[in-house]
Amino acid sequence: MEIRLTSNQQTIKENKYVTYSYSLKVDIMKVLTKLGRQDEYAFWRSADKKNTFLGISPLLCLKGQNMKEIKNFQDDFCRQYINLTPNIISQPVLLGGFAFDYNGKREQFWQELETGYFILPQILFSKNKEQSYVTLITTTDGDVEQRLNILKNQANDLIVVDSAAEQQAPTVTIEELEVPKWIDLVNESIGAIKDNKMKKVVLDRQLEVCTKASFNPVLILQRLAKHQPNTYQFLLKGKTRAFVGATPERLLRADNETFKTASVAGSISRGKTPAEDQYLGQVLLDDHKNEAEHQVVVDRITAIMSKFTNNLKVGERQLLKNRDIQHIYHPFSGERKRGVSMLDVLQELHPTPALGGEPREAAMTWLAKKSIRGRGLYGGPVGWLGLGDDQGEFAVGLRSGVFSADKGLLYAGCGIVAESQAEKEKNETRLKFQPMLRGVSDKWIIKKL
Ligand SMILES: C=C(O[C@H]1C=CC=C(C(=O)O)[C@@H]1O)C(=O)O
Repeated sequence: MEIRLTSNQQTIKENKYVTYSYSLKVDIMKVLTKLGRQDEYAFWRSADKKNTFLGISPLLCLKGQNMKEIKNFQDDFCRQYINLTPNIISQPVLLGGFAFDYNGKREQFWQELETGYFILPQILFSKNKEQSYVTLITTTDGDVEQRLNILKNQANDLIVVDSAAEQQAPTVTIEELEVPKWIDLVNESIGAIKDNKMKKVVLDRQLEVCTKASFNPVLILQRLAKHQPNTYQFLLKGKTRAFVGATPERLLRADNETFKTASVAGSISRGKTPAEDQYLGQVLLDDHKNEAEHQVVVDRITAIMSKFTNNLKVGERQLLKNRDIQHIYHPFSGERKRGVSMLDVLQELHPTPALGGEPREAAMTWLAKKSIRGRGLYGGPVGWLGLGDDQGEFAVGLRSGVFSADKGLLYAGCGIVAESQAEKEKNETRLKFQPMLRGVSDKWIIKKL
């Protein structure tokens, strides 16, 4: 059925953007497989599967923008749009990720994604637990009705399911980069912590994956979704680079009444049997070094969330388990104080000491100066931001990597505290590469480990 607008033309033209949404049965993962190699788009799904988004055909790509700039965009959009749907059923959103540190070390390989990447999609597929929707977003100049109908047809073409042949993952060469240098940095950081320059710093390292065939980011995402079902899954696809990951860590969820966050820090592998798994979980919970590493995160999050919420509830200390790793974890939830925006809170929360360190400034300065490579979007907030209501959710962009057609850089980090030992931290980061490695392929040629 064609879209027929009933609103007065004058009212439409008083705004800058229009949105139009309708419900539609759609398998968002299948739509992804129809998108081209050059296309720019963004996919994001929450760990509880309550929200899935796929935004395509960007009306705008916002690159290199910090939280203040994205907040300004959100405010401007909110003031200048009109919803033409008879009943509002789904709001427009921005999808994307912030850079880990806008003043941090640079890493060229990230290209167009390096300093933050958000899209305002013209076609937004969204799904909550029950239903899926399409939201069309366009500008108010020219023939709005015609443009909305073109977008609707484009969306309809994409939802037609055809039985594409199952894709094979390519054979991949892997190499851990600059390990001796990184070990030196761990030792130097332990020294700085013992000298009271800081309490904790999270160091990251990289593993390079290369293929003679080509990487398909959608296939990587599908494999991650299969192997890491209880994680936030995301794919930000620029023209030449794709940022893909499956992270266990919520940074901030905002609905109209509540803010929710989590502390996730302290890690150990999963056991091969239920008994071994339980044993390892207990070892983690009882371990002094991991406890110290985690408590720093809890203290900071408690201090920040107390400022922005009433009745802050800190859930019980528990284990968060995924296929390869288990972590110490606390959920946090509080009532939103009036007048506090989602990005106000995000600005203070990021990076928590699970990704930056403590004190924040000292750790960030250390990382900017000493890191072997820049992080790009790794460790930054990745998610969606409502442009109608100030709602949204951001996860921490870890267990992730950035890919060109034939090369990928996977990232893994670990919290360094006074009791850390470099060799153990190397092994912990090796474990944290595992989820992405499973996503990339199962056919490996190991160059250097
Ligand atoms: C920095 C990473 O993990 C963080 C999240 C959970 C546990 C962590 C840890 O035990 O060190 C890290 O703080 C990563 O996976 O790249």
